[in-house]
Amino acid sequence: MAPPAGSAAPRRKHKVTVVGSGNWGTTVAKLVAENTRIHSDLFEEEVQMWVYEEQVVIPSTSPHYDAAVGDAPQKLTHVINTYHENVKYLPKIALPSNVVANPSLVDAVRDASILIFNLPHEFIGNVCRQIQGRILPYARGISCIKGVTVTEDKVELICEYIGETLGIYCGALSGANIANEIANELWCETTIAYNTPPCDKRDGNGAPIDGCYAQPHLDARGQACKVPLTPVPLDYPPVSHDVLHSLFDRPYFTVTMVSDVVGVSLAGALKNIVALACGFIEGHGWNMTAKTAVMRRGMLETIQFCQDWFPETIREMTFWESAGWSDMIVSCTSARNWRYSKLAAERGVSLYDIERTELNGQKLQGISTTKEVMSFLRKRGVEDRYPLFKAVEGIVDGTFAVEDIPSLFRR
Ligand SMILES: NC(=O)c1ccc[n+]([C@@H]2O[C@H](COP(=O)([O-])OP(=O)(O)OC[C@H]3O[C@@H](n4cnc5c(N)ncnc54)[C@H](O)[C@@H]3O)[C@@H](O)[C@H]2O)c1
Ligand SMILES: O=P(O)(O)OC[C@H](O)CO
Repeated sequence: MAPPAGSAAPRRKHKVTVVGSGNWGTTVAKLVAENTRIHSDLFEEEVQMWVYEEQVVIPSTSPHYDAAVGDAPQKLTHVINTYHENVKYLPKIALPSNVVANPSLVDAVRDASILIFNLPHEFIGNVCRQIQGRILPYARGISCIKGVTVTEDKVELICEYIGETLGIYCGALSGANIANEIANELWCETTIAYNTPPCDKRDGNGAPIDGCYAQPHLDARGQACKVPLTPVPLDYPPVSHDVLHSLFDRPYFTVTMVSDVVGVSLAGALKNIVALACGFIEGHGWNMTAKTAVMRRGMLETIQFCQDWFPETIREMTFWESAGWSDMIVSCTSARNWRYSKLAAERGVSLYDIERTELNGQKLQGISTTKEVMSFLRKRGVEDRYPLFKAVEGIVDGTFAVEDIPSLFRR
């Protein structure tokens, strides 16, 4: 295949769309929209945000309450575009006016050259099916989703699943990131894993690098991708580590770019299982010493999982990035999976009940990730090599007691 024709000097700008508008989706739309304004040489200013449409009622205590509308339900997209606030999933945070909420998924992704996927992982299959063949063939993706997809024969990273389903390359963003803190511009770090496809590599003049173009891109397992990627046209700025850094890095959100998509994705997904364990432990009345033991065991099982199923590409140094130990610590001490599993243990009710009654539509990713990972391990008869993950599944299902966790590790 010949390299793409065209001038090496970029003329077009990237159109950025955020697919998803929950607590984290809206926060990422905010920070990215701040950057598209600053880097107007690289990006179109407007950022589309796909919103799973629903009706919301603005309470009379809200500054957005309109007496003429009263308690009548209104479309969430209308509320976001009118008041520049996602009153349901990110209340009390002003969004830049260049974030545009769009209830049509197909319309929101049309002509976007950078797609940011940010919604609970259980919905990604349906979303990808709807936009298959309806995006730019050379679009590039970043998945901010923490979870995995499990099919009959394999466990798949979300970014891998997105890439294969849509025929594009997709990297991953993950870190010790509590959406509400970042939305309030409290400083934190994150990790973006992006393995620039050979066909997108350019030299200092913006021209394709000799030979690179013809090389196949290697997937997360280190194997050549089955479907060749369509290169990003040369009249766009390259989708490089530098350009992605410009899109996501903020004074309150420090981005480190790496290439290990497996480590970043799996650390982000599996820590949610460990966070549930820590919540159950604390709700049971144990404290930091028990929790740090569980974090350590959980990290060992996470690294073992990566080595067992993605041995070709995993890099242990990734676990020292924000996506690794930092996310493990924050998730086990202050995030939702920890907070609500603690509440479930304190109240003696199931986690499903807590998700339904306390979360106002938000999702605990740890529940589905535990189920999916355990079904994958059980199918291969290796679930006993992952005693902590197995115990969490048992506690969620009510078949295992928190006080029996130490017995798992007795020799
Ligand atoms: N919230 C955080 O602090 C945080 C931080 C880092 C990463 N993450 C990860 O980001 C991802 C997104 O989480 P979030 O916190 O933004 O979500 P959330 O739990 O706040 O919101 C749920 C979202 O799902 C949408 N939804 C409900 N039903 C749907 C359907 N059938 N199809 C499509 N969408 C539907 C809702 O409209 C809402 O936008 C998750 O993988 C999470 O682990 C979250
Ligand atoms: O609130 P949680 O449990 O979904 O976790 C949020 C982030 O993943 C923490 O880094």
